Amino acid sequence: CNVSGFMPYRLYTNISLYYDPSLPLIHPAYTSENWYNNPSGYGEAHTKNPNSEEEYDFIIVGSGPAGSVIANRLSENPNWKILLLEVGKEPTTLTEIPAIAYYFQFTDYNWGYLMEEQENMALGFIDRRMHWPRGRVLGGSSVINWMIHTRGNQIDYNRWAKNGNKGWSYKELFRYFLKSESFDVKLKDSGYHHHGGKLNVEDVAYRSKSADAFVGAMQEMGYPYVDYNGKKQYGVSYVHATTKRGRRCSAFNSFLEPIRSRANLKIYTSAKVTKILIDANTKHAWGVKFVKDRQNRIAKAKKEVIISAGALSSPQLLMLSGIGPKKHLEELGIPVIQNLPVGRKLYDHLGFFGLTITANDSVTIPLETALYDLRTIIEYKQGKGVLATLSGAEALAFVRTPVSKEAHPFYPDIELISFGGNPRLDNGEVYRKTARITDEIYNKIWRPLGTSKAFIIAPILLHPKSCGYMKLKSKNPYDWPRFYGNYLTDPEKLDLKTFIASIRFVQNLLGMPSLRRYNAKLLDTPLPGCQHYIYDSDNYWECSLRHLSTSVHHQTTTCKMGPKSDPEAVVSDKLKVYGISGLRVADTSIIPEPITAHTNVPSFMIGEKVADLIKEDWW
Ligand SMILES: Cc1cc2nc3c(=O)[nH]c(=O)nc-3n(C[C@H](O)[C@H](O)[C@H](O)COP(=O)(O)OP(=O)(O)OC[C@H]3O[C@@H](n4cnc5c(N)ncnc54)[C@H](O)[C@@H]3O)c2cc1C
Repeated sequence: CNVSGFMPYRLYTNISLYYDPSLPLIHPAYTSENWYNNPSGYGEAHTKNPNSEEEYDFIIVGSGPAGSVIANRLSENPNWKILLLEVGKEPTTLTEIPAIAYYFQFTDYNWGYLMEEQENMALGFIDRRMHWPRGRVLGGSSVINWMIHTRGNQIDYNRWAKNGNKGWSYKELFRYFLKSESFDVKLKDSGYHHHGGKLNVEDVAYRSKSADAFVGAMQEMGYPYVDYNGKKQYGVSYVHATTKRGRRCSAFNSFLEPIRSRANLKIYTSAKVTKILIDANTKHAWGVKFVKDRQNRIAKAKKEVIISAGALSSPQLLMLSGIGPKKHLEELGIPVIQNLPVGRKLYDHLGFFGLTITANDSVTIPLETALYDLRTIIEYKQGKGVLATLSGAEALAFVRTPVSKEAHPFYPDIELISFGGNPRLDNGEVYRKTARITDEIYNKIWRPLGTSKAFIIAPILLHPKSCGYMKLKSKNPYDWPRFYGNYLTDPEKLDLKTFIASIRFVQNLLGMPSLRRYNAKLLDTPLPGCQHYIYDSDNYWECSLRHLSTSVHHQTTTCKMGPKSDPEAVVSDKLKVYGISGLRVADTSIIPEPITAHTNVPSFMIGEKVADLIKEDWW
């Protein structure tokens, strides 16, 4: 990717001044739906020239990993005219600094969505609403994410194929994972990687003592050190980072910036698509309606419209355009063009951030001091130092708890992430606010801790049985959709049991020499709201999970891929929307079931795959 060469000090210092309201990026009211509905540059649109229309071969909506790859690959053909529409703006080079990724959740690079309140969940968060950030910037969520690079487990993709999605087995997708990547991680399985793709993957130059202790302890427990993007995923590793010389590689600087001079590619930023234009008689998608510079505009597609607006916006756009559950659309007064279960299923990975480990030494990432230390900028320029850390995520392990009912003995149901800090790390300024942790809990649990002697091991539930859904609030494209996570609601309580088993796993891990060396202990301050349970009982942990688990932002399945016989399917294995010609959806919304991966790389892969499917049809 094209990472920037030099970062002016002036820009850097802006970050430490992020409360300054004069900075263009920072919006203190970032979680206000009203603000997002009427940010500057949008609002009421006028149709100045209703006849002004543009025509392209392909129109792509959304520039996340999938949309950017598609724009790049399709515009390789100089005879095709491509339009890429993105509602967000171009990112600043500050977004390339891995350690401050969290800060951009407080800017207009984030949609700022909140999940609807769920009974008995998110009890430790402000207004009991979970934050569901999504990128709203050229490059999508890859510009604000944590940069953890994971392909997923081969079993995930083989299952997609087994369930009727032809061409989606791991063996068939392997070349697409390879195509994007340029793998620079030192320990790697030979034959599983490629060097020379657009997306760089490397080790993180800085590691805290807590990460070393976690990796050591996992190995002492019998888990192998693995290349989790290679042959075997099961085991432990330091994170592989989607960075180059310590700077973020996003969809923007990997796939768009290098090709923006292509004459056949038009990129509109600050352009919000409000409707897919579909002929109600022929059911053919012939273009899109969008708002740019406060003007309603229309773009026509001679060949196809491709929706890559992400797992929360692609379904919204389909429903606004008359593709969705008939009853729901009729209730909102949207003329139904195709009755499909859009948004009916929504899977997500839930992470538990309530396992704080205290140590007798300084073991964390010294982020608080680093942010104000000029030396760290010099190090950053050299591609090393604290600013290269992935917002605290340093090492991970894929494990299987005894609760798992999976046939394969090495198919993980839990990922453990070692975070080299705790919400107090940056003096409680930003980290804790991304999760919306209440003052009561922060003051009781984390404020009394120093910044350097407590870190977190967070279990992530990889294959939730519970699933949520989403629907529209109204037919106004500027209204937030309504998101329902429905976490931990499966009738057999397998999700809860798996989480509790993972907590027991971490407790055993703390007995291993590498962690014992630091006298590592689980912080046992009773969580406000759970004091009435016996500390460390299963009931206590269930209560904690209901307070402090939160989304790790891997929403999927809202436009599910599946064969025609699958009543939940919205798109075919060619990613074509059932019943509509000239229309595909390509992003994480098509992922049919939860995967053993963070979803950034799978989204790049989906982009690569669909670009080839489109070329097969039209080249
Ligand atoms: C805070 C955070 C941390 C994460 N950390 C990781 C990680 O470490 N590793 C990992 O693998 N994954 C991570 N993820 C998930 C990963 O980034 C996403 O799954 C991935 O980016 C999804 O890609 P996408 O192509 O589906 O869409 P997105 O990245 O969501 O992009 C969709 C784009 O479409 C645009 N758009 C939406 N609606 C419209 C419209 N109407 N008109 C025009 N444009 C529109 C959006 O503004 C956005 O830019 C994280 C996500 C978040 C939010």
